[in-house]
This record gives sequence, C-alpha cells and structure tokens, in this order.
Amino acid sequence: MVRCVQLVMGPAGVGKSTYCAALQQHGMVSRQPVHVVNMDPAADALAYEPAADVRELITVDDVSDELALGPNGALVYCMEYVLEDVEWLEEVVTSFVDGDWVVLDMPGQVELYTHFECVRELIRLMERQMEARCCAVFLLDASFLGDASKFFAGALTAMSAMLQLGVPHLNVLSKVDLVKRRLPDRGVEGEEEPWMVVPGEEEREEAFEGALERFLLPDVPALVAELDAKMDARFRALNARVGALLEDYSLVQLVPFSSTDEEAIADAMLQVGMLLQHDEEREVRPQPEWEGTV
Ligand SMILES: Nc1nc2c(ncn2[C@@H]2O[C@H](COP(=O)(O)OP(=O)(O)OP(=O)(O)O)[C@@H](O)[C@H]2O)c(=O)[nH]1
Repeated sequence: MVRCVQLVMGPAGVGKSTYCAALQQHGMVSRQPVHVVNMDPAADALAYEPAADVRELITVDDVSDELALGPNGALVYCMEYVLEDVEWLEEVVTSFVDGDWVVLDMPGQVELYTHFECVRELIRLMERQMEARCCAVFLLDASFLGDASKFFAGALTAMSAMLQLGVPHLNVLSKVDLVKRRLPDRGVEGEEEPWMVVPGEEEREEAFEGALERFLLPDVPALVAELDAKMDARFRALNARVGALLEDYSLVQLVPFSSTDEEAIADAMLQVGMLLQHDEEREVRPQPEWEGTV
C-alpha cells in the first residue's frame, strides 16, 4: 500500500491553497481521489474542503498566547509539535487508500523548507512509518518574476528547498494568467521586447507564450547580462557563477499553472503523477548516517 503525498510549498500568498483547491476539484472530475490536508496552523479561511486540518491539533494563536512567541517562532514550534505528536499525521495519512493522492497545503514560511529540520523529518517519517511516497511541489509566483534578480532569487530559494528536503521536486510557476493580463494592449514604440508589440488577440497569445518562455526556457546569459547592467561591476563574477548554477538547475522542470485554466491544472496533475510514477521503483530512501532519528 503506497500513498502519494505531495507537499505544496512556497512563499506566503504564492497560491498554494488555490493550487490545492484546483487539484481537489480536478481530481473529482478526473476520478483521481485527492485529499487536501491543511498543514498551516496559522491559516484563516481555506479555499477547499480539507480532509484533515492541523488546526485540530494546534494553532499558532494557541502557541503565541501561551509561550509569548512571535509569529515565526510560534509556527516553527507548531511544526515541531506535529513532528513530536506524529500520531495525528499518521492517522490522517494512513486513512487513505492505495493510489489516493494526499496533498499537504504547507505554511508560507520558506525557512521551514530551506533551513529548519522539521519538514525534512516529517517527510522521512511519512516514508518510513506511513508507507508514503513524498514529492515536493514548490510554487513560484509568475507575477514577481518580472526581472532577472527576482527570477534568480526565486529559483535559488526553490533549489535550497530541493537540496534540503531531498525528495522528487517540481517547480510550478503560479498565476501565469496574470502575466497575460499585464501585457499591454498596444505596442510601445521603441521597446525591444517582442511581447511589447501586440496589436491583436493572436499576437497577444504569441506575446504571452514569449513572455512565459523567458522563464520556462530561460536564456541565462541574457538574464546575467540584465543583472550585470544594474549591479556594481564587482558582482559580475558572482552573477556569472549564479547563472552557471541555474543553467544546470533549469533542467528541473518549471510547470506553468493558473487556477483559471483547466488545461494547466490537468497538466500540473500529469506532471506530478509522472514525478511520482518515475519515483515508484525507487527503494525508500536510506537514512544517511549523519541524519539523526526522531
Ligand atoms: N489570478 C490568479 N490569482 C491567483 C491564482 N492562484 C492564487 N491566486 C490569488 O492569490 C492570492 C493568494 O492565494 P492563496 O492560494 O491564498 O495563496 P497561499 O500561498 O495559500 O497563501 P498563504 O496561505 O498566505 O501562504 C489569492 O487572492 C488568490 O485568489 C492564479 O492562478 N491566478
């Protein structure tokens, strides 16, 4: 019996809950059971009907009041609490049947995935004790990736999470419909970017594809040149190295997603399915010697 668990992560407001809701709805239509679990102890309203909710166990408000912790400290405390009181998660995950998808809507504090141990430990426990096969879905907001420095910052953060968590990883470019909406109706004279010259709907579609391609198939030397142009010359060697790193990293797929586009939702589900399937024959990850046990 193997449960497929995807951890949906990324910065606050990137669209994690909306992605989870879209998957849940699409799952109903495509007959792929998708159970969304809210793992954010600070969540307000949810965009989906949760199969389980971590707030049944603990909330950030409980912790901040009782232990006088700030919002970040309280959140880390909550996640460590989930890890210690792991029976709650075990009961949730093991209640689903083989082939079902369990989607964990994770909190928006990126340090949880890049610095702290708790999420990594949770993954190890799910894989060892709950017969789960985990993958990470990291969302990057397309509307913030408008320039080279934001693109590099987002890609490096996603890469840090990939290295820290050590599970199959998919980057999803969220809110791509906003890229389209922000395209100008008319061309701007003198602008070099091809997507700025857009007289009609067909050209607009082409322009959208062009704008998206910049992130999906990034021209890294051009992005490095853009960085060089606005930063002090002493950063050039660093920019070149970061660019070279991302040239390798761009081999990791970036899947365009919009909650308003059925085709994009179906494609994201397909990509995650392929990621999990590809991972199916792999033995459960051995525990590295340096890793402690919980
Ligand atoms: N246009 C558009 N808006 C979106 C999309 N996905 C999310 N949003 C909007 O972005 C805002 C934040 O979305 P959420 O799904 O709540 O983001 P989140 O990452 O769960 O946020 P936190 O729980 O605060 O970390 C909401 O207003 C959504 O309606 C999308 O694909 N297209």
